[in-house]
This record gives sequence, C-alpha cells and structure tokens, in this order.
Amino acid sequence: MIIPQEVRSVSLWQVALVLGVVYVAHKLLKSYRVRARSTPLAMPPRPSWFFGVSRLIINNPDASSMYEDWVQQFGSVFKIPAPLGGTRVILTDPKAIAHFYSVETWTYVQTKLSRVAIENLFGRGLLWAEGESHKRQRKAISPAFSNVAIRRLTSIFYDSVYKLKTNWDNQLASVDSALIDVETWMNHVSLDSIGIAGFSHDFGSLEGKRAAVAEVFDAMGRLKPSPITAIVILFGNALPILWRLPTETRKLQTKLNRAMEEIAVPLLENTRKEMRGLGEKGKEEKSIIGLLIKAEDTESSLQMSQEEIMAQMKVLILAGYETTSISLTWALIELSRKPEMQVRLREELKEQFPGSDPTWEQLTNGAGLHYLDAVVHEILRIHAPLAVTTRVAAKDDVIPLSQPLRLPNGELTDHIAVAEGQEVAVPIGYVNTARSVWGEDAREFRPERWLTPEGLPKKAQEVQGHRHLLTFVDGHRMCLGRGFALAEFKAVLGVLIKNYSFELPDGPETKIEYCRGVLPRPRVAGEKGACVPMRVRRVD
Ligand code: HEM
Repeated sequence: MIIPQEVRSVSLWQVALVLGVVYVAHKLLKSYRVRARSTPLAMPPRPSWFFGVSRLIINNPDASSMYEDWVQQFGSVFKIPAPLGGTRVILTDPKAIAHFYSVETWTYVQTKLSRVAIENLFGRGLLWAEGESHKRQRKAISPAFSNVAIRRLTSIFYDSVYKLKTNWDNQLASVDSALIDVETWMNHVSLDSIGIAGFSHDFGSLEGKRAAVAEVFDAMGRLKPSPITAIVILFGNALPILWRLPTETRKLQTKLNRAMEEIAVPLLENTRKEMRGLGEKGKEEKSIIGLLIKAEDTESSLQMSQEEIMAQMKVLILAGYETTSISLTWALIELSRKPEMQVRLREELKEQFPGSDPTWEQLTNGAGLHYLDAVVHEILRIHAPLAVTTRVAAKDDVIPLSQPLRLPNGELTDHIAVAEGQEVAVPIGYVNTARSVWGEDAREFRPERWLTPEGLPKKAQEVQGHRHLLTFVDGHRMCLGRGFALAEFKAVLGVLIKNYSFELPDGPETKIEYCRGVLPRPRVAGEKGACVPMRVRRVD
C-alpha cells in the first residue's frame, strides 16, 4: 500500500510528540515521588538546567571552598542541582557517611550511566558489580591482596624504582642536575609495577617501550565531548544500542581489549601449566591475578573465563595505575614546595636505612620511618585522587546524623529520608580537608599533624576509613589495593628522596594546575600535557 508523504510525516511527528510527552510526564512523576518521600533539604540556586552546578565544581581548582560555603549556609547535609534538572544529596556528616558506605552496593549503587560506562570500558569486574555479585567477586579476589601476598610483591616496587634510578643516574653522569618530567616517570613506575605484580606482565615502559594500555589512558584523558558522545550519554540509558556507535570511547575500548587479551592469554596458559607441574623451574606465579587463577582451581569451583580474567585485570589497571602515579607526583611537588620537609624526610631515611632499603615489615610497621608515613598520609589526605563518590539510591533509606540538622522549614532533625532514585554523594576531597574537621590549617601540607602525641583532632577521629581519611573510601567498596598502594608509595618515595633532591622549575612558588585525565592530574602551569618537569640532583 502506498502511504502519502504527508500522512507518513504527520504520524512520525505524532509518535515523536507522544514519546516526548510520555518522557516528560515520567520525569515529572518520578521527581514528584522522590520529593514526596524525601526530607526537604536546602539547596543553592541552579545556574543551569542542563549542567546543574557540575561545571562550577569541575572547573573550580578549589572545589572544597565551594563545599565549605554550602556547609556553612545549609549545614552538614544539603542538596545541589545536578545535570538535566536533577538533584544530588551531599553528605558531610561523619555518621551519615559511615552509614552510606556501610550499605553501598546494596542500597546505594552506581548511577546507570557510570555502570554502562564501566562495563563498556572495563568489563563486568569488581568495579562494575553490585550487591551479591560484588560480594562474591570481592571474596574471590581478596586473598590475593593479603599481607603475605603484598609482602612477596614488595621487591617488584624496588625493581621498578631501581630501573628508574639507572636511567636517571645515566642522565646525571656528567652533569650536576637535569630537568626531568617526574610525572611521566611516576607513570612508568606505577604501570610497570601493576603489570608485573598484578598479572606478571612487564609493560617495559621504564625501558622506553610505549605500552598500548598507557596510550589508551592518555587518550581517555584527552577525549573531547563530541555531539555523538553527548547523544550516547543522554540517551544511552534508554537505548543501550547507542553504546555500540563507533564513538572515540568505543574505539579506545576495542584497543584496550586487544591489548589486555594479548596479556591474558599467555598468563592463563602459563599459570595453568605451572599448576599441572609443567611450569618453568624457579618461576613461581605470584601475581594477584595468577593467585586468583590458582585459588579458583584448587577450590575446584568453575574456572574463570578469559573474559572475567580480563575484566579483573582491567580493574587492577584502572584502580591501581593512575591513583598511585598521581599520588607519587603530588608527593614530589609538595616536598619541592617545602624543601625543609624534603631534607627532614631524607635525613630520616638515611639515618634509619644507611646502606639498605626497608623491608615490607619495616615500611608497614613504622620501623622509625614515622616521617615517611606522615608524608604519605598527608598527600593522600590533601590530594585524594578520587574526589567524590556519587551513587543513586536503589531503595528508600533513612540516614542517621551525628549532629541535629536545621531544615529550611526551621525543623531540627537527627536523620534524613532519601527516596529510591535520588542521587547521593560524598565529597571525599572536601571532607579530607574541611577546616571544621582538621583545624584551621586543614588545606596546608603539614605532615607533622600525623606526629602529634595527642593525635588527630577529635572531629577527624569521628570520620571512618583508613586512618580517618576517605581517600580509599570505606565499607564494601573500600580500596582492596590500599596495602599494595601504601607499600609501593613508601618504597618508591623512599628510594627517590634518599638518592635525589627535587626542585620545581621556578622554585617553591611554581604554579601548579589540574589537567584532565581519567583522574585529574597535576601539571606545571603552561605545560601542554600532564607534565611536571623538575630540577633533579643526586645527593650523597
Ligand atoms: C593511592 C592509591 C590508591 C587510591 C587513592 C585508591 C582509591 C580507591 C577508591 C577511592 C576506590 C573506590 C572506588 C569506587 O568506589 O568506585 C578503590 C577501589 C579499588 N581499588 Fe584502589 N586506590 C589506590 C590504589 C590501588 C591499587 C594499587 C590497587 C591494586 C593493586 C587498587 C585496587 C582497587 C580495587 C580492586 C578496588 C575495587 C574495590 C571494590 O569495588 O570492591 N587500588 N580504590
């Protein structure tokens, strides 16, 4: 049958109109239901329906000050305008935060958008899983992060930093000092360490090889929002097929998968050979994923598929590569801004370990390395690589508060009601550096605060998490690799500060700014990419 053109176009318009009306009605109904079942919280004005305050936060190098203003105006729990007309509840009260993390992955889950993005890029591994599936995966992978396992991996961190040392010593053989981009080298140390310790693969970046994985991460940081990506982000939840469009992100995903496959296949083969007694003599598999494959087999449960193994490998790279290299870079920056602290750390290292390097026990239990421990934790406090946890409520919830909160209607409350579908966030970076929690010098790099005999301020002690910091979050998703990260951070920083002195190109006042990466990275102002060139000298 031939349908006249005008009839066809009219019906298309009608369909589009009906769909539009249904969509808007659904959105309105949903927001009405969320509002009806939620405690009415205070909220700052909305600067844009499309972006909410997200652009103000992302573009603000001092987002903590914005949160501080809001806390002063509205109290410890409030709402902020989120993108597309939505709202987000912000928790800064310690009891509320502890509750939130204690029910995360069950009551609070990844937003649909993050979940699809994580699945597409990094597979259905630990970071993607929620609830029962997350519990099962975490139980399977946890033994590979035990103290015994990390202790056996510590030599890998030293191997990496000594490869760096060989290169730097060559550069400094005939000159007094050299200008070295320390951020790139921290990336190499971190990537090669996670490759070998995580899944027995040497990326070789410390020897000048260009790893495809590092290229993917660099490219992800440089991705520019295109109209097609915007469409996928806006409508991807409703129409998952859009995620299959050949966007730049999808191309990177294919490249990352290919690179990881090349690593996963031999690892699986070698580990299974070893378990059948056919492995290379003296080459026992001790990497995190290797241990995981072995454990699965001895428990004679189902073997992990190659796809699952790749997903966990990608989780390790995503979770462990940038976080550690960014933290090491910030440590060198802060110690260059405060040369007297650099000298104090060097003296401690030389005094305690004049002719050797500390073992895992010595790194972990202090062994006189109190200042090293203080520097590391102070960096993790003021430069948390992940600045916020954002989740959505999967069901209605009641969040308890440690202090009564004054609501906009004048009532006082000791709890708040949150409805299913409401976004909730914990601003990690702000809580770690809040003056009301850490004192007037909260924003300053002052490792000495960790050494005071009376301990941390009382308010800080109310915050749960590793050493009262939210840097590794808390609860079910608390960073599994924190023992790994701390051992690596201390081992690498110890060798660097013992052997070299670091100066920023324009002295302690050199301007440092953030640049985009998968996570925000530091750079010396004016540099094109994420570069932190420093004047490096050998010290005897
Ligand atoms: C300074 C370094 C590090 C920091 C600040 C850090 C921080 C974090 C944070 C904030 C999370 C929670 C992510 C979320 O809620 O979505 C996390 C999860 C995780 N991290 Fe780390 N991380 C670091 C290093 C590492 C390293 C080196 C590894 C592995 C060797 C690692 C493995 C993991 C894993 C497996 C998870 C997922 C836990 C789960 O979902 O149950 N992390 N990390």
